[in-house]
Amino acid sequence: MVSRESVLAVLATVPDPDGGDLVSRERIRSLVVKDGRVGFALASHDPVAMEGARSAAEAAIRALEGVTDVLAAVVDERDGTSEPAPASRPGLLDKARRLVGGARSAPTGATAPTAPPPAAPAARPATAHRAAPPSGRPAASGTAGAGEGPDNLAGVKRIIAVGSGKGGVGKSTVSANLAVSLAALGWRVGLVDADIFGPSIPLLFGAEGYRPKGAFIPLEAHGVKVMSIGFLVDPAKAVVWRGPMVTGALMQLVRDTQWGPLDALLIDLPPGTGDIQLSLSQRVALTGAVVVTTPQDLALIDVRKATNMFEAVKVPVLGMVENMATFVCPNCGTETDIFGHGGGEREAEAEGVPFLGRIPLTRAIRDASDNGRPIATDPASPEGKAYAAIAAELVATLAGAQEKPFPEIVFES
Ligand SMILES: Nc1ncnc2c1ncn2[C@@H]1O[C@H](COP(=O)(O)OP(=O)(O)OP(=O)(O)O)[C@@H](O)[C@H]1O
Repeated sequence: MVSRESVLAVLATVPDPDGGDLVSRERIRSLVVKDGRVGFALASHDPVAMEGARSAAEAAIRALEGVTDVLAAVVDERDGTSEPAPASRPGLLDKARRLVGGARSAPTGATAPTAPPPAAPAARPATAHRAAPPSGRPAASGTAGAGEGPDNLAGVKRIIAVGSGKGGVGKSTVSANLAVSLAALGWRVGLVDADIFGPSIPLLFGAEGYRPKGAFIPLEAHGVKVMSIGFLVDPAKAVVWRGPMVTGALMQLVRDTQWGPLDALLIDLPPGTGDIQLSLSQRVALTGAVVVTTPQDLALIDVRKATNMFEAVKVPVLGMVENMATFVCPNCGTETDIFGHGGGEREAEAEGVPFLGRIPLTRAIRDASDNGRPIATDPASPEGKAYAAIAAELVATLAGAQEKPFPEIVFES
């Protein structure tokens, strides 16, 4: 059985770039040890210099008996928004005790789940332990209700990240259609395309040439307010940016866009579980995350990393969406399970997160996406109905989560 102490003991043998070791330098944040899985973040004012220590720490923990999975990431503390300075920070064990003992901060007001508007489906109890209101993690900066958040996020009720462990699973397509379907339920919805290296939201909304004038004014299309890094930066130039620069740009995109009042702001994260995803998840007060996967084993291994990452930073996973579940032949209508069957649902069950639904692999989805009109704009189509069902499930999960007390985090000792 892996314990927190054994993990900390190993981390105390990993050299810190500034001398000493990672524990004595108080680098460790959000350490979670559960069922052989270990997740933690390393705080640094120089994330690039920290990379070597991060991979050494991961390798050292992976070698520990009983460890089945490990995820370490570096969080950028240069702007001083993530945590207090080391000198004023209480010891790690005290922090862990505070987390376990339930001394959790209230969810940040404007992003906490609240009852859905009348048009939304009725609430049902949240089924999964992770689908609960956010708490217990440091108040993220730059978000409404966090004390220092910008005014233009003050009216945003929920911020939901859409992530995937692996690229190409259809995360952006799901984000776009989910946003359109939530808007069709009567919600005021915003969508941020945070995929700096491959922004696809402009294409999905038929807005590739859109350039906001002066202030960050979002594009409005299909009932959704859309802002993409692709409206502001040439992806060919952004590709050479270092991680902290990317995170800074994305934070600006979220904070400075003139959203106005929203019931939900969706953030289409870059694929994967690296530093950018982790930093964003920590620095934006997320209500929760939706994780997209395809049913094949390769994607399912990576989706586990995504749920672990969100768990490590105490962002509740609101649910999993299985994309490209079955292929429907446009000629004969025959259904084929190209990527296997039911993998997403089984994984959701194994991970203890709600399964929000599955989307088939169809030509209509691809064509609609390429034509700048997400298929969810046609709610009578089979695909539109599938997205609408997922949106309804998400709203119900959010409403149910509001009623459920936050679960205890049990650290093994
Ligand atoms: N259910 C689906 N049926 C048919 N085509 C789909 C479906 N979902 C996504 N696609 C297509 O697959 C391609 C990749 O989708 P998308 O860009 O949404 O993936 P992603 O996970 O966001 O990718 P990236 O990792 O590059 O950000 C696109 O051409 C999209 O139209």
